[in-house]
Amino acid sequence: MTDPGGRLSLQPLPGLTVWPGRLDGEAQARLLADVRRRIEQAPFYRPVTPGGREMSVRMTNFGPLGWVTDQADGYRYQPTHPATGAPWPDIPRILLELWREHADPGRPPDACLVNLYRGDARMGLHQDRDETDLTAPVLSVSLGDTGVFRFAPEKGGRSGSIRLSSGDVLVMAGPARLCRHGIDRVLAGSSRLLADGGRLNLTLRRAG
Ligand SMILES: O=C(O)CCC(=O)C(=O)O
Ligand SMILES: [Fe+2]
Repeated sequence: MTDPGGRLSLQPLPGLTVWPGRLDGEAQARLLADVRRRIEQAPFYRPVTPGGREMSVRMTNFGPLGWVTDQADGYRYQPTHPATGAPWPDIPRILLELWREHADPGRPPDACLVNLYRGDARMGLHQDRDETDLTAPVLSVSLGDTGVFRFAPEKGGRSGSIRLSSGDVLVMAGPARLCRHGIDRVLAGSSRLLADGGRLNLTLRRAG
């Protein structure tokens, strides 16, 4: 499919749209520099599930609210970094522009979760449902090594998978807002964008 901007997109489920290569190499490098600057203030940490298990993905956040989890208080959004206590850095402008174009210009995001997948890190099938308004879309950008993204309809049915490469943008909206999804694995060495390898995923949401 092509969108009004003439851009190629794929729709593996109704409401689940991917724009392959939406960010070119130069835009990816600029976004990565924006991310690196913010990570100096808000370092990655290892989240712990409500069940007490360390997640394999490392996380940090940008924006007024950040998604966090620990054993004591479970999944939630909060305005400060759990290790440093500092407010999260702001959301890079290039991400806000992608949101305006591909998600919902009338309802800006207030949270950007940053996931870092290194080695065998993966993310099990889940729904994004910790947000107050579950009708606002979710938009994510992939940087670095390719991730194998698994998706399935909200209420059962067969799952499928697609590869998300560096620069790809994905939106879950409407009938796919609550689709089940996760990252089966990351293909090591598939990109040279991150000097130390691995995959970064930046997810914009309207949380509060
Ligand atoms: O890394 C990804 O592409 C998906 C991340 C995700 O689903 C999440 O953080 O909720
Ligand atoms: Fe998710």
